[in-house]
Amino acid sequence: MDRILIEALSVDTVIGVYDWERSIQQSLSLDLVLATDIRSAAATDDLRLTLDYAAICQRIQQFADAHQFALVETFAERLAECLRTDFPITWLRLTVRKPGAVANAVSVGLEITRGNLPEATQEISA
Ligand SMILES: Nc1nc2c(c(=O)[nH]1)N=C([C@H](O)[C@@H](O)CO)CN2
Repeated sequence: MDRILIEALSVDTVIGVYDWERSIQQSLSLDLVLATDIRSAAATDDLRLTLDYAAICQRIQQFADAHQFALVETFAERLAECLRTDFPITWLRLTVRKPGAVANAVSVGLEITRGNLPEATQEISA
């Protein structure tokens, strides 16, 4: 299965468990791997037949503007649901980093995978 990549997308949002975090915007850095078959788009040179990474990035910032979660876990889970609802994504890996959140770490965060890959590609998904 082919994969569309989005690397180090910076999005601003209200996120955090502490009181001081509830009244400021902070930046999250997102990496996404989106499984799709690009062959029909490549054969026809037609954007409508693939995942439009620009539209996906725009949707992610809209999502970040519309929510104020405490945990990066909630942000990641709900964003994955949102993208899989709005775009024909059968499988995705989403990494969410919160730069500067912990002293002496460049960033902290998490990685989730959601959805199913076709059987032939499952063993190389890690
Ligand atoms: N597993 C998590 N641990 C922590 C989170 C989180 O979202 N998931 N958040 C915080 C605070 O908001 C922190 O980022 C502020 O520096 C602490 N731990």
